[in-house]
Amino acid sequence: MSRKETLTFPPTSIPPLTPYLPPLNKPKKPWVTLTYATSLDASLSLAPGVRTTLSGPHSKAMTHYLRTQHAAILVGVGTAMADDPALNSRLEGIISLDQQPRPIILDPRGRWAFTAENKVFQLAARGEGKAPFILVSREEEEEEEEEEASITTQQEQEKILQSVGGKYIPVEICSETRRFRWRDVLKALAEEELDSVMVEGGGEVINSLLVEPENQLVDSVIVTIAPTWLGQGGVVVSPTRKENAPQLKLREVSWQPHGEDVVLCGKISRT
Ligand SMILES: NC(=O)c1ccc[n+]([C@@H]2O[C@H](COP(=O)([O-])OP(=O)(O)OC[C@H]3O[C@@H](n4cnc5c(N)ncnc54)[C@H](O)[C@@H]3O)[C@@H](O)[C@H]2O)c1
Ligand SMILES: Nc1nc(=O)c(N)c(NC[C@H](O)[C@H](O)[C@H](O)COP(=O)(O)O)[nH]1
Repeated sequence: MSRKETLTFPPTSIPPLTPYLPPLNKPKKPWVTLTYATSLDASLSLAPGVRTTLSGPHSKAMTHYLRTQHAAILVGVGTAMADDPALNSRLEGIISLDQQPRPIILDPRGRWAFTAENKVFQLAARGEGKAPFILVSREEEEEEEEEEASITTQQEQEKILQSVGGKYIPVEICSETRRFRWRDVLKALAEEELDSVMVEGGGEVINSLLVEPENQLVDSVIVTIAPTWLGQGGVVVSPTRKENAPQLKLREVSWQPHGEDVVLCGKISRT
């Protein structure tokens, strides 16, 4: 990635997106925008762990505009490991770090073997993005203390994290699902004064957020649909449907063409 690469997003494309973005008067709960790029067969990538470009240049620029409109950008550790994402905005005209979102990575079991070479740390060190906050399981932290090798790795990683201004944030794990409850994730963000978050993926993150009742925490959905099929074996967006749960639908829907892609915006229907 060249340091000078920037993306241009035409100002005329901004007004149609505004109703789906965090309002100026922020609600108490952090605003949640769920946003991702999908193929025609609902895949996010060719296979787990495989970085797959779906967005064309126009919708990519839109994503980078969205990144400037949120206090935080959240991905799961599967995405962190597969994509080595930068999680900053490379939109043209960004002049200050304040315009960058805070990267949040869900890594309950501390699987991400990151080093200072990972993009997000390189960018944070150069002041081109904020340092990540990594949400880890409270319980797992205690278990790991028993293993000396993992203590060393964890300490080295904590040093890397802290050297750029990042940190680990312990969050309680739900004993039933072995995941964080999304309301606890949002509480942790609110405690960091992050009042809006765009959730970018991957599959497990999106599917766990779209199940009932977690999906009630989602304020808007912005999906880029790329004109391609990825075929079977991909990472698919298809949340588990709970018995008697209402059909999950969008309301206030708008379809916006961005180059060869179409961007679908909506809000989760509550009826
Ligand atoms: N097209 C897109 O917009 C897009 C976006 C992001 C990722 N991707 C792709 O998706 C793939 C990764 O998806 P994936 O499903 O394998 O991984 P993921 O990014 O969803 O990460 C999964 C991991 O995150 C953690 N996690 C997820 N939900 C959690 C929750 N509610 N509570 C606690 N921890 C949670 C768990 O450790 C889990 O194993 C990659 O191939 C990546 O390239 C595509
Ligand atoms: N909008 C979008 N279009 C895509 O085609 C694609 N593959 C992603 N994937 C989202 C995921 O969060 C990736 O990890 C980041 O897109 C990595 O990109 P950065 O290095 O952070 O710019 N997102």
